[in-house]
Amino acid sequence: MSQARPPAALTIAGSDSGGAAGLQADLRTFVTCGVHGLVAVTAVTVQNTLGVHDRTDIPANIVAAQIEAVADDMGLQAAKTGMLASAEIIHAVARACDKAGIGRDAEVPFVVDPVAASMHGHPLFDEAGLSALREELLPRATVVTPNLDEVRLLTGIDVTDRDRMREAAVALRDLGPRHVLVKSGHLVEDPECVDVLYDGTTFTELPGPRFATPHTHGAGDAMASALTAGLARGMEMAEAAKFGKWFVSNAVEHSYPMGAKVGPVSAFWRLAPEPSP
Ligand SMILES: Nc1ncnc2c1ncn2[C@@H]1O[C@H](COP(=O)(O)OP(=O)(O)OP(=O)(O)O)[C@@H](O)[C@H]1O
Ligand SMILES: Cc1ncc(COP(=O)(O)O)c(N)n1
Repeated sequence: MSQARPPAALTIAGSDSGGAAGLQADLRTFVTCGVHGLVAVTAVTVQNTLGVHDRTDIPANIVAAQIEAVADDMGLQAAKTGMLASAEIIHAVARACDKAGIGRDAEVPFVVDPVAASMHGHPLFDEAGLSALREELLPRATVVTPNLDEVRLLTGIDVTDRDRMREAAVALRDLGPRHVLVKSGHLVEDPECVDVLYDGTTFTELPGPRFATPHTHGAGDAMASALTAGLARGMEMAEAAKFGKWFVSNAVEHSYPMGAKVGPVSAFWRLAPEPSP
């Protein structure tokens, strides 16, 4: 017996062989949030809890073709980016998204997670990629979701407290996105973990506890993909951002050790009890 069609969301992202971040985190988050996941793979990384050891990028025309193929045939209600690997891939993604009706002022909302480096500090694109991100993707974004390192790269602002987060959100919005969500994970001196959403008029705080765990690999992807799932399900931006924060807070609380260094955040907390045969 066939079921009703679930909402669908597209991730345009790289593969993490460790399964903590990248498209693996996005697909896991989508399914646990009731959304069918579509994928345009941008790169394959050789990655574990120690870092990114090697990678190969997918040809830009194949990245664009994946976006067009799923948009044409299957339809989607939201899209997000993760690792985009190079300026050439960013140009191709921008063009493909325009064709597919994905973007700031288009039918399908576009969540741009400006992933610049892995949490181990390994760059996931270069200087040309940063300019392309700033010039081509931020003006197309319904929301951009930087961490504090990405805020510094994009605006030059060194965020040291919550007031500076608001200042950074204003500077980022001047680069063109409709909404800005500044993530607070790196503000380690703050006893809470309060992300900030800005729509050009109003700042909305997304409060949450700061959990004392070293295992936060994939937290950024989990936040942005839960927000994307919320949008795909028809939520307004502030509601989707709160949903994303709630999802990632639980994911960090239930994170687990695996490998020699930083373990993954969890999506297991959201799965139903094991089904009986
Ligand atoms: N220790 C923590 N406790 C609770 N929430 C956290 C913690 N660390 C990060 N978060 C939340 O996780 C999300 C990601 O935040 P962060 O600023 O670390 O982004 P990121 O650097 O892109 O993530 P990562 O590199 O870990 O994948 C945010 O919503 C943030 O509030
Ligand atoms: C393929 C891929 N995409 C994104 C990240 C960023 O995630 P994190 O900041 O948790 O390392 C990553 N490490 N690998």
